[in-house]
Amino acid sequence: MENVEIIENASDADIAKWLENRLTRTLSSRDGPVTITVPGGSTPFPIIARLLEADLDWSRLVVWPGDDRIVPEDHEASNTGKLRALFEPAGAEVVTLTIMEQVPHFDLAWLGMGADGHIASLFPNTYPQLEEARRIIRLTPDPLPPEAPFDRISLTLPALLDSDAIAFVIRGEDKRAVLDEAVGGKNDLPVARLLSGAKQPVVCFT
Ligand SMILES: O=C(O)[C@H](O)[C@@H](O)[C@H](O)[C@H](O)COP(=O)(O)O
Repeated sequence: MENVEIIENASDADIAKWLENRLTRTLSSRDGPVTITVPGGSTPFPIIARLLEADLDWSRLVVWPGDDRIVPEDHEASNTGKLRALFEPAGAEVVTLTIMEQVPHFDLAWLGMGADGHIASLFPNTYPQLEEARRIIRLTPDPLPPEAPFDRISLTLPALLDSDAIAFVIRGEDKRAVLDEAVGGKNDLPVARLLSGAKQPVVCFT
């Protein structure tokens, strides 16, 4: 896949600088809001904390969680709660995912990946489709991930693909092997399905 670039051994600071540069370019290219979707889990939050040290017009940033666990925002498992605590003090808007939301085009779709090849909350047993008509879905992972055993709400493949660029942060040898298989078309996991539909640049920080 010639549109996929892998950047190895990227530190949180390297990734935050890449994000800062990309947001700076987008903010200076036009007026109005800049809209991105960001992952949950654990990896992104230290990166976001570094990113927020940058001197950007955060009031123009609209942040969509790529997915969340169906828990109150003050629950330790809430992605949205963590994103709100980080971005809102800087002046950015954090959207609450509901199936009623009109999902916009994203200037950047930033994703993580599980060792099972899931992205957002699109787990392998959900068989996510590129032709999915819905942009946001609620689902019950099966099996429930032990680290976050909750029902989910998630953007779908078409929603994530409606973006100018895709960025992954995928760390660990086991996950790298899954990514390499997906890039090589050797598995049909959710990450592979997303990559198969991506025409935009995809950067994978490992
Ligand atoms: O709600 C979630 O858990 C995430 O959105 C999920 O898709 C995450 O990105 C991966 O599980 C990787 O998580 P880590 O990068 O923290 O391992």
